[in-house]
Amino acid sequence: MSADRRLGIATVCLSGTLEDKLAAAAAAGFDGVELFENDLVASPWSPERVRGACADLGLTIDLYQPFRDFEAVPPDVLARNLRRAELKFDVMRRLGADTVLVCSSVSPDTVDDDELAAEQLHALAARAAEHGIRVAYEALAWGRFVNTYDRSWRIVRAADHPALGVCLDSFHVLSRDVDPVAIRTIPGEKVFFLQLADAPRLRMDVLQWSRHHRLFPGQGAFDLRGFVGHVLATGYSGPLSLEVFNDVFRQSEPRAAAVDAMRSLLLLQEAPDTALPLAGHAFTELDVDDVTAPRVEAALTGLGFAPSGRHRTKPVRLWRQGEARIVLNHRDPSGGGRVAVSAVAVAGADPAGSAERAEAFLAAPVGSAAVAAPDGTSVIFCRDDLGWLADFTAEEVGEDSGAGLLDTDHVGLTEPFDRFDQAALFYRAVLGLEPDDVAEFAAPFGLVRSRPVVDRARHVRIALDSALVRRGTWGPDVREPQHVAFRSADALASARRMRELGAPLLDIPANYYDDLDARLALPPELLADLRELSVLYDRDEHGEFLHFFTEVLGDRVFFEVVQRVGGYAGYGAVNAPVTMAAHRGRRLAGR
Ligand SMILES: O=C(O)c1ccc(O)c(O)c1
Ligand SMILES: [Mg+2]
Repeated sequence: MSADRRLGIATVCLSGTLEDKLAAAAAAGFDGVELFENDLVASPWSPERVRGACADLGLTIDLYQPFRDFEAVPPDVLARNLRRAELKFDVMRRLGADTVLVCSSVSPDTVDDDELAAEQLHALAARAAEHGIRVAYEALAWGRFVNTYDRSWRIVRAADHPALGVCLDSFHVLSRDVDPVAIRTIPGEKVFFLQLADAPRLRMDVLQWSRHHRLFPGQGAFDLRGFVGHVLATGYSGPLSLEVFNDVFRQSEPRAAAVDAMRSLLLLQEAPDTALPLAGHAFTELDVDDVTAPRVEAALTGLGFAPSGRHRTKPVRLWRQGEARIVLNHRDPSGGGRVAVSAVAVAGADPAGSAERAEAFLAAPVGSAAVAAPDGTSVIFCRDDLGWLADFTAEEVGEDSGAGLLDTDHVGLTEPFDRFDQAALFYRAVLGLEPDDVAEFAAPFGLVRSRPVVDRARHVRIALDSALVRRGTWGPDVREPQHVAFRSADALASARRMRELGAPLLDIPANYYDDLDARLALPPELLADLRELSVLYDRDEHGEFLHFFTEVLGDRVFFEVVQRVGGYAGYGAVNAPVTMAAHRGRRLAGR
């Protein structure tokens, strides 16, 4: 894809007044906007003033939209519709906009007659042409009769007017079971506009799906890359423009949302698999304070970690077991009982290159080779040769306590509910991680959605969780939990040893094991061991998963130990409600 292609965004994607939306679009580097009519109607600015503001911001108005319910109607309705169109053409002249979007009709006045639709759209295009305006006809997926792109194209072809073309919207095409490959048969000069939106796969009414659940490309389940490939193969040379109706984005701070939007288009234009390979988790950094540090250190000791170095310039200590590393940062000694994951450090062959890529994807730099994730966590890029250890003075490490941890399996982060989709896109763009399937489960304090992101080699995994709706505040004493999961080759042996070492492990209720027995009929000895050691279990078609947890340290962080047997690729989401309930009232360092 060409890097100099114009990028646009529909004002409907962003929150605020028209003024807020235009400022946010410009600040994020967009070249143009689709002006959504409602935004203009509600604006105190005249069309001339909007035109001037856009020009000042370096934005063009690439599309005026939408014009609805025009075609295939009786003569008296047509006359009214043409009058309506003339008045809009005048507004467009004042705006300096030269393309109008006409959605396929949903009106009860419309009849099922493509010939009539073509004839009336021809008439509309002829009027538009007199004003130097082009008409882009878009098949809404819920259009009364015209609801597929191929049908809209047949009508446009039959209408045969140079000022009439199609608007292709990825949502309307990909939400329907019509093969998008025939887009390639449309001549590029007849594709007047391209609107892009992703969406999760949902089984629901398509209008509701479109109006509430669209996402920026890369956040959902659609093959946007393939879709854009088809459209560009026609020779289409107009902008890539986002049109995302989304309940959350509608109320999100528009400047941050516009940056996410831009990131999605940058990622879409990038060739696949260009992220630099990652070797694994280098370390995870936790912020601790005077209250929590002793408790976290005691927990790490119980898990078999040993202190192995102090940072030469910062109040930071490194704890290690095998290739599993935790860095405790005492930056705020009087934190008030706080523990939080402050940084996820990944190892790779070219940290500077990774940081450069992250910044190209609009991630805010933090220091030299680190960027800030949307939730404020730092992502640090380290060399995989452990050269960064030179920043630490070595501490005498005692004998290995035999708890069996190998390395870090994943880091679990809970995102604020209105930042969840952005977080997945961030890690996708910045680290080249790919989202796994979404899991949803009913946790004690609300529905939780879980979407891990992982690199192709499965060296770096980040498990993103979020409440499905704004998190309730009545009960939970574990807020927005975060965890670090370490890998063991033998979870039962690790659990046994860690109990001897005094690790603050989480007890799992007997009911869980009764149910496990009923569901999976595990060998009795295995079930007895799991029960005795409070180890949870899951399996899928690839393998098995054994895992157990510490209690919560501070008000949100806990540790997990996992054993993956065979190719088990998940995170034991089925067990999450049980652990979440067990964590209730089980904090070690209360506030
Ligand atoms: O939901 C709608 O009405 C609507 C309007 C304009 C569009 O381009 C679209 O895709 C949907
Ligand atoms: Mg559209």
